[in-house]
Amino acid sequence: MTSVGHANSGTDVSNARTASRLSYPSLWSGRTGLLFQPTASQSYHFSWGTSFNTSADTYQYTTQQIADVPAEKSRNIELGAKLDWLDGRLSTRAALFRTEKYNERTTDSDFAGTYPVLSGRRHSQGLAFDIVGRVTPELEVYVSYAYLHQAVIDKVGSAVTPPNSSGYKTLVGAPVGLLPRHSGAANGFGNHVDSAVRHLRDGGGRVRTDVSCTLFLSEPDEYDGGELTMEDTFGRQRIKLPAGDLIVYPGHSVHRVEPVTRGQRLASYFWVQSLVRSAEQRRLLFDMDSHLMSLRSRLGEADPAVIGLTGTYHNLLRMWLDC
Ligand SMILES: O=C(O)CCC(=O)C(=O)O
Ligand SMILES: [Fe+2]
Repeated sequence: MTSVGHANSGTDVSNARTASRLSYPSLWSGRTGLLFQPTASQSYHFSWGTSFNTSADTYQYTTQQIADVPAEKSRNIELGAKLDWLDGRLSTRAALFRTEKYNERTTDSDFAGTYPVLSGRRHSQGLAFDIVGRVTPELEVYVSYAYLHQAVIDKVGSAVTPPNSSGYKTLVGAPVGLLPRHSGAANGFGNHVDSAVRHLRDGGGRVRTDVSCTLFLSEPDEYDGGELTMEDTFGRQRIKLPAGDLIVYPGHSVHRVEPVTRGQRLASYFWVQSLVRSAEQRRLLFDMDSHLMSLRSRLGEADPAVIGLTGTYHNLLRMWLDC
C-alpha cells in the first residue's frame, strides 16, 4: 500500500482587512506500509508516512502574520499488531511509534498578536495500546493508553531564546512541555476531585479550578450511560442534560462520569477561577443575592432595607474578594 500526495500552490487569500499571499513552492507527502495477516484474527503492520499542514488551515482567518509561514510537517513511523478475541467482538491493538514534527505552529502569549512561534524540530516516541469491542450486547468497552517514552526538542525554531548565548538556557534536548508521559481514555471516568490548578497551554498563566463546568454537546438519546454523577449537600446528583446546556459545579466536589454503554457522549469541560476563593463564602453570597433579588422585586429598589442589605452584600464581597 503506497500513496503519494502533492500540493503545488501559491494561493492568494484576502479578507476584509488584509490581503496576504500564502505561497508554498511544492509540497509532497507520502505513505507506505506493509500488512501481514497470518490468520483472520491477527495482523501486523509497519507504516511510514509524512504529512503537511499549511498555514491556510483556518482560511478565513488568514492574516498578514501567518502569510509566508512555512508549512508544518510531520513524519510518522509505526510498527503494530492487532489481535481479535471472542469471535471478533473484542479487539486489542498495540503500536510502537515515532513521530517527528517540523515547524509546528505554537502561540506564545508575548508574540500572539504578531506571529506564531515555530517549534523547529521535535520528536516523540512511545507505545500506544487500545482495547475496543462490544463484550455483551449491553457492554461496549473502549480503553486506550499511550506511553510517551520520549518527547524532545531537537532543533529550536523562530523567536525562541538563542541557544547558549548570553547565559540563556538552550532548548535543544529539552523535553517538550505539557505532554504527559502516560495518557489514556476510557468510556468511563471514575470518582475524582478536579486538580486544583490548570496551566494555560501557552504558558500564559494558571487558573485555580474553583468552579467546574460541563457543556453537553450530545443529545441525551444519542448515548446510554455517561451521566455526570456527584455527591453534594443535596445527596447524589446524576446529570445528563440536553445538548447546549451547561452545568456548573464546585471544583472540590467528588464526581465521576458513568461508562458510556451506547453511542457517543461529546462534552466540553473547563474550569473557572472565581473572584471569591472560598466555596463557603461563594454559597453565602449566592444565597444572599437570591434573597435580595426577591426582596427587591417585592419592595422596590428604593426601600431602605433593600439599599442597606445591598450595601452589606457588596461590603462582604469587598472583604472576601481575592484579586
Ligand atoms: O465529562 C464531564 O462531564 C466531566 C469530566 C471531568 O470530570 C473532568 O475532566 O475532570
Ligand atoms: Fe472532573
